[in-house]
Amino acid sequence: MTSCSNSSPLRLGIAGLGTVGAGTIRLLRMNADLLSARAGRKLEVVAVSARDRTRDRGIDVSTLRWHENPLDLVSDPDVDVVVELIGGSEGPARALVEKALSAGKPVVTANKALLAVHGSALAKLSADNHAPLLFEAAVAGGIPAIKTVREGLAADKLLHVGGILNGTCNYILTVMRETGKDFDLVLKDAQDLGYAEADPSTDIDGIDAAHKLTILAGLAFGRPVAFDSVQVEGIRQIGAIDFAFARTLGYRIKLLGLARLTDAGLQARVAPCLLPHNAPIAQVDGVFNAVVAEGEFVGRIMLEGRGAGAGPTACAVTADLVDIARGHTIPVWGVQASAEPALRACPAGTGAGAFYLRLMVEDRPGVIADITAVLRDCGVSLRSMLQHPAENETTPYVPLVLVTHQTSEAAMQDAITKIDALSVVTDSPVMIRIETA
Ligand SMILES: NC(=O)c1ccc[n+]([C@@H]2O[C@H](COP(=O)([O-])OP(=O)(O)OC[C@H]3O[C@@H](n4cnc5c(N)ncnc54)[C@H](O)[C@@H]3O)[C@@H](O)[C@H]2O)c1
Ligand SMILES: N[C@@H](CCO)C(=O)O
Ligand code: NA
Repeated sequence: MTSCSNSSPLRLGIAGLGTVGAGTIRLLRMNADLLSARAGRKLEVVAVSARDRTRDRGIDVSTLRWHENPLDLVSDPDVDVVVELIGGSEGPARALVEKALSAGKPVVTANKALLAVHGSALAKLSADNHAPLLFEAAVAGGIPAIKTVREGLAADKLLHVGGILNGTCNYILTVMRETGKDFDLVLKDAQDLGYAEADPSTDIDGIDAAHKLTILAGLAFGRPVAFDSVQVEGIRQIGAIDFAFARTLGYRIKLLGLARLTDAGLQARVAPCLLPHNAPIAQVDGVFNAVVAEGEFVGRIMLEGRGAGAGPTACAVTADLVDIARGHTIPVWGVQASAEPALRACPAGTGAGAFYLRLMVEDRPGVIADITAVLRDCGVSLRSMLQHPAENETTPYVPLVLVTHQTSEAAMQDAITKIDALSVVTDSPVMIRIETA
């Protein structure tokens, strides 16, 4: 390793001193020597901004210049690079990134919501002002997902990209499978352990994973993807009973984000999926994330690691800073900015697949005939059917699971609407896609 102690330091202004901001300052301090050697110059935090100056973050920030308003980091002449670690697609985070790029200052951010919703406009600002915008921490935290897709796979035409992109959901689904507990109980445990937020909807309704998928798809296909066109389903509807059936059928349940470029256009969806229990991605458990991609030449790849937490996320933020210090930066989507509008994913109902459908039905003669008549009329072919016996004679309803052959999504949606309307079916049907991984 060579050290370039004569080069001037790269001076950083950090906005947001929460989990990621404080973690980044700690990492920059603990690894200062190796970072100088790798980057060829010192990485030096000179200024910070956060909401509460007095809060104990376990790091000393008293020697750093404090800006009450994060936007002042841009006009601070001692700040070479703005590091945005506030979060949120609007408000101060967006204003700060826009102001910094407009002023020609490089930006590093961990903000997936901002990139997913405004990535197209920010990429243009970055290109117009020759101001690099780096965001490795925004997708799958410490897993080098962005670098892998945008640089490592730059030679190949990618067919699909995605993975397990939300650690909170993966934790909840893993504990449900291992303990047989229901969703609400496991969510409460996850909140008590600090994995899930007090308002966990961004995670458990699939929105956080959809932000990350939107970014990954943009990198994989070289063009921004419209976030509002991505189909999103969360995990609230999955019950303990689905894990019992999945086990019997040889599957595991994972929340997957997958984007595929097909002849019909871009398919991009976050949804719970059944995966063969021995598939590599089905083995990724707990808070871990996995990023998968498939290219024409490279075949399939999978990376597994920690998608959140101070250490892994700080690692990704700091790797971007090393790239800036080295002068190694590339356009946001890996291609020179073009005037093409964002790519929109195909609407729901345009794809095909095999499906698991779990119903709660009355336990009496003719019920199966009613349901299979709907499937026949909708042109949906069954591969298998499972019914668990009622727990006792006083239980009027029993769970029934139908597994289909490959069928069009539109036919499946039609069948579900009609099955839901049958008087013998109680509760809304739960449909889970079957992926081969
Ligand atoms: N926590 C993780 O593991 C993780 C992983 C990957 C990406 N991210 C992303 O990193 C970013 C930061 O996440 P976090 O978990 O550190 O959040 P956090 O809530 O712990 O910290 C946010 C920080 O921003 C500051 N802040 C809020 N409003 C501000 C304002 N108006 N002016 C200045 N400072 C303000 C707060 O004071 C706090 O210091 C988010 O975009 C998040 O999505 C987080
Ligand atoms: N809330 C996210 C971590 C930040 O990306 C998750 O549970 O994976
Ligand atoms: Na990453």
